[in-house]
Amino acid sequence: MKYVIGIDLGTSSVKTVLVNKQGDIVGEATASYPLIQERPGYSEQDPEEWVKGTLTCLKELLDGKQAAAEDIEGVSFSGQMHGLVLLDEQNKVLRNAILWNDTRTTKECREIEAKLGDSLLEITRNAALEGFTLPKILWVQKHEPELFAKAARFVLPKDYLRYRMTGQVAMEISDAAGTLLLNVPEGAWSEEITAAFGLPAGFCPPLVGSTEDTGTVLPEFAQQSGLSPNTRVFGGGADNACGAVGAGIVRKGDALCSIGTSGVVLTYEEDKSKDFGGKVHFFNHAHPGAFYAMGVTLAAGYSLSWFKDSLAPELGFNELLAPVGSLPPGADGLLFTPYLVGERTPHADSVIRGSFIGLSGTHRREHLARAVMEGITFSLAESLALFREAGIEVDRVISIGGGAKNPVWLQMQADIFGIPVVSLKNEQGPAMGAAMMAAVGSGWFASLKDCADQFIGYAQTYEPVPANVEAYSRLFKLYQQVYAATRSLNEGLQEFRG
Ligand SMILES: Nc1ncnc2c1ncn2[C@@H]1O[C@H](COP(=O)(O)OP(=O)(O)O)[C@@H](O)[C@H]1O
Ligand SMILES: O=C(CO)[C@@H](O)[C@H](O)COP(=O)(O)O
Repeated sequence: MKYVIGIDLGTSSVKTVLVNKQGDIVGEATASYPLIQERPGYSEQDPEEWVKGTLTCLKELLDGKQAAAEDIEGVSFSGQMHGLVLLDEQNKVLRNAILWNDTRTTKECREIEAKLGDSLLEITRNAALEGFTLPKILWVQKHEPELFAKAARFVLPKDYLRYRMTGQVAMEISDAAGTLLLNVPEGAWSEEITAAFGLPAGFCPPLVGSTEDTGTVLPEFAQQSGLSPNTRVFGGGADNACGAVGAGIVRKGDALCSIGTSGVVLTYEEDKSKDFGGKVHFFNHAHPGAFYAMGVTLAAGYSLSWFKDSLAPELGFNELLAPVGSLPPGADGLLFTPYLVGERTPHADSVIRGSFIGLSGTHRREHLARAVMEGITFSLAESLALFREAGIEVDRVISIGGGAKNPVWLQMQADIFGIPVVSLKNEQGPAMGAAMMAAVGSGWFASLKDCADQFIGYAQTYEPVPANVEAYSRLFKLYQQVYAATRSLNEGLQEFRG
């Protein structure tokens, strides 16, 4: 039997899966690593921790005896996006990686907008956000000039891991899309942008595709991990591209709704001229020549966890949510906005905070819980509305993440989105997408589409209920007014925040 390994390099941990030719997960291992938060808004990690965590997982997978090292044909990656890893001429790491959730770069974002003007959206198809890589590069250029003078190139987290495994420096394209240095429609580095910010020649490494062969495992890494030096290593993808592949979002008409700590709605897109005016992210997909548009709700599952931890820490999610299904849409006149940590889509706003609107003495904990679930789903529906406004037709939504564990929430998604919502049989998230890239790279399938047909199984379809769709369309209009109505109140409250 032959196998592939998918490695998902996340923000809090690395997860590895061992997958056979039928798409069954036969082994799994995870290892966590810390965030370094020296000042408010800072979020860094030591890249060496990623390597150590991955070695721990690989050793555990290979010690499990499900597979011999020689039977592992390929390895590939999913990675947390946008994180800046600066390398010197000898490819030594110059400082801790600055991660996607580090928000120190507001000034640099404004500088990028001022310097590039309309070209920013034309070339990168994305707005300048603190999380993206170019603002982080400019921050180091400005605040750590001596260190920056030693920087020969940069890579992203999973590309650094691949470098350590193979000795070859490269950047994979779906991840490069989140740097603000890539001409996204053309799939090539933008010379206009690198020149505008005085970045040295060769600062942006060669680009590779998701299923592209990037070499074999270095003998030293093979010895440390238990992998065979003959195993081939493939490009991999950004975590959201891998999440989409792992949920089978490889065809027009399908959208993904992922409710984890944050929430994501994304659609598969082949038309590179689709214009979202920077309101949603537009990135290159792992499938060659394809793209995806993506909206992000920062506090999706986090809003429900916050609610549970604050008001019912003794209950599990299933117990807390059990009475929610018998309440009507709108939780008897209660709305919630999930802006607990600010928002990204459709309001890129770090000042806004959440609210309950319409609280009355008759509301009980289950009303609040239902309102929280509905508010999270309305926020995700705002991203879907932006896709529809841009002319994208979405036929169905594949739902994944913690939010897909609850049937009431899945039905609510169908009723709020107004289209069928489908859950997956054996959901494994981005690690599975990474394994699929290794499977295609190893020649098991001709394309990610063919691999998805074999590896992905659907569990249940939730059809929208017309009466609920009608009620939710009226509630959604009210929900959409809450942002503007509470914006200046939140500005006033800012000075009182702890
Ligand atoms: N049984 C459940 N029912 C409904 N929601 C759940 C359940 N379990 C977890 N969740 C939600 O999913 C979130 C975690 O999802 P998960 O995909 O594990 O997140 P992440 O990988 O981003 O940490 C929680 O914050 C919670 O809101
Ligand atoms: O910033 C983005 C996408 O734009 C995030 O999706 C990061 O890529 C986070 O990854 P996790 O480790 O939280 O999955």
